[in-house]
Amino acid sequence: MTGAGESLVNNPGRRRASGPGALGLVLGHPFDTVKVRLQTQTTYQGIIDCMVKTYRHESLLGFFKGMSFPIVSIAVVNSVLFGVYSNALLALTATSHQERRAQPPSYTHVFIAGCTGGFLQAYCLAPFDLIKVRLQNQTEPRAQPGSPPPRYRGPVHCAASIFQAEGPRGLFRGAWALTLRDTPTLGIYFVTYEWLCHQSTPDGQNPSSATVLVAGGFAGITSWVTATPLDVIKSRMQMAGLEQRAYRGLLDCVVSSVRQEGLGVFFRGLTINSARAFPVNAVTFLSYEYLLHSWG
Ligand SMILES: CN(C)C(=N)NCCC[C@H](N)C(=O)O
Repeated sequence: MTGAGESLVNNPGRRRASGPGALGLVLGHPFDTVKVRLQTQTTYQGIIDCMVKTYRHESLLGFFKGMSFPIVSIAVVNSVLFGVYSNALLALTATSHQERRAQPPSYTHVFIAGCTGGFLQAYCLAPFDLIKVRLQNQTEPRAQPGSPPPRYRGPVHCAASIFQAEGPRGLFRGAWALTLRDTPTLGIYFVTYEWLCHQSTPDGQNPSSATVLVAGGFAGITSWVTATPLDVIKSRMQMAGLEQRAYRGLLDCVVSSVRQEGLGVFFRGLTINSARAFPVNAVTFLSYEYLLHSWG
């Protein structure tokens, strides 16, 4: 691993960083499962209650439900996000990544490029995210003789069942809320990251690995804090039509959630998601910077 104070570009031998993104995802998935359950089910009293009940009924494996599609799709989704962001920034500023340290882009350009990346990645992410949320919400223990089987037998069966029942549009359930969640918050994500790197790096130099990790982690937290209200709505819309009530649209979901549970509903899962967001996004940005430098 690069020494904490070393600059990323000074370490040509350490440029393979595809693994950490997936590792971060695996380590962060149990937290994500608890977050999704807190947002969509009203049976839990809080984080600890959700963890204890999940462990008791489903064992440790319960926390890892729905993880396979995110693992398969993370490379594509992150490539779209970071690829569109980099290219949008290139188009807006006409400076390459190397030139950008000497001539930093304005935060308005960073924000617009981030929003563009967020908007386009939302459509790639939507079907994978829907299947993840549906599987994470299956609280049945692993198949035991005599016990009723869960509705979905796995990610492929889940995708096929939704496709059969609702056609291709069914796979995009909640996509509108996801787009509204990701477009502005990914602008915030990249602005926070660039701002924090700029604050702790001398002009014209590349940020150290430690700076990238800390800035990436805080960018993750800041963006998720702002994304949480629409994240709750998105998850509820993705679950609508199953055990939960069906909503007439996004606004109906907002209004009925607030009526039944108060304004606090918009902050469900915030604490556990922030704890997850720091390490996951720290390694995501470290991988991104390594890739940029290795491609030169
Ligand atoms: C607020 N949002 C939507 C984001 N910051 N998204 C980008 C980071 C995604 C990362 N895999 C994660 O799960 O945190």
